Amino acid sequence: MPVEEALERLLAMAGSAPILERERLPLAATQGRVLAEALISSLDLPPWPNSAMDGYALRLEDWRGEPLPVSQRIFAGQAPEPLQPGTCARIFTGAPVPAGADCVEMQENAQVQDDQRVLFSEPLQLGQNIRPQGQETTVGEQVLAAGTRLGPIEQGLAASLGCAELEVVRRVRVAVLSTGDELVEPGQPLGPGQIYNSNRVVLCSWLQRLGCEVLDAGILPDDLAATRQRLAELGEVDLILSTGGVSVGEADFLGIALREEGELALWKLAIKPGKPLTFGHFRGVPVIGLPGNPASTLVTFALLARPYLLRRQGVQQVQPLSFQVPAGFAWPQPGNRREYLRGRLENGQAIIYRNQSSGVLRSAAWAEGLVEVLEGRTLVQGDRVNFIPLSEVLD
Ligand SMILES: Nc1nc2c(c(=O)[nH]1)N[C@H]1C(S)=C(S)[C@@H](COP(=O)(O)OP(=O)(O)OC[C@H]3O[C@@H](n4cnc5c(N)ncnc54)[C@H](O)[C@@H]3O)O[C@H]1N2
Ligand code: MOO
Ligand SMILES: [Mg+2]
Repeated sequence: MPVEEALERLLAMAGSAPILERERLPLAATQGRVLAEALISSLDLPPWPNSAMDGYALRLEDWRGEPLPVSQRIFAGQAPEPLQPGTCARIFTGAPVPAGADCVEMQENAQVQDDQRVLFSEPLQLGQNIRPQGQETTVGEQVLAAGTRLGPIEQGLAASLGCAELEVVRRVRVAVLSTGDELVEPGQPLGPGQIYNSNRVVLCSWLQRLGCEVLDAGILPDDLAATRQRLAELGEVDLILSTGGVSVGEADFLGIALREEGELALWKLAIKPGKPLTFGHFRGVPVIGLPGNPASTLVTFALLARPYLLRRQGVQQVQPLSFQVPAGFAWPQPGNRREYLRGRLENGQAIIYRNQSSGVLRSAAWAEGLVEVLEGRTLVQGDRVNFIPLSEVLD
């Protein structure tokens, strides 16, 4: 199955799942969460015209080349009197422009005379240095759509509108399972044939960054009965996310368990690394089985599981941004799977890590992004390739 089709199916699966409940959270706790309802402005922003400069507010008509007396001083946080005709007001950045004034001149272009009257040296224009009421937003306007993911900028916008709390989609509950008899947790001694479990922490950290509630279900032995039992025991979760045990080996049981007690929607994807990516349902609970090789886990999580989780929360734009760059390497052998090479940008060209084995996680630690090589493609140096920055998929 081509990558696009698998993604479409996963997104359809996410879109047809029951809508997640919403919860109301203090603004500061909404980082990485998704808005459950549109954010509508209850204010004009700014609420009143204010000065963009430290200087003098005046009515343009009153300026005839004769110095003007200063009738009031207005600081940010004060409520000014209407401007007396024939005068100017001393004003500071962010202070409300008094009624009757229609321009502000910055103090660098003003001379205060001995009698404290002010002379302006440059031509003045109507509205200059005034930030009009409602220039950013007006009452009733939609500022953020439902389904927007909240980060520092969106939180700041909500704060500027006075929102102390926001209505967000509840966290997606994800059970993380690491399958493999060879796995040992870091901190334990390593026996013969054993390796440390790295996928567990990769997924748990990543899911947390994505705003998910993580149920770490530990290591699952390579055994069909144990697999069935553990999947059945996971309780109320929105997604079971596992690594390993999805290929064709005699110790790969996840696909079998799904076939027997649910439904297997995909198995064998035209992606490298990540071919045995599996998804389906186990007794009605969605399951995404990522391949166990650490770079395969990473690539399939970034490109398929992450979009699924975002769409599950109602996010429309789930695809990472990417851009075209010239390849700084050659690719003489066309592949029958779409490859995602761990690469970097150097002098405006994409270069790739020396070892692209799907078992080498270090390739991704070295990399700044994934370099996409389409199936059936060969490349000569200088051909354009798509580059997906890792920063686009890590949050
Ligand atoms: N005859 C075939 N063999 C394999 C095929 C195939 O098409 N025909 N596909 C290969 C590809 S491609 C991949 S990818 C792997 C995926 O296999 P599984 O998802 O079943 O994963 P495992 O066999 O359980 O493990 C693969 C590899 O990754 C290591 N691993 C697993 N979990 C972890 C973990 N949590 N932390 C660190 N490393 C982990 C595991 O020890 C294996 O080395 O199948 C190929 N085989
Ligand atoms: O898809 Mo596998 O990750 O190529 O080794
Ligand atoms: Mg296997």
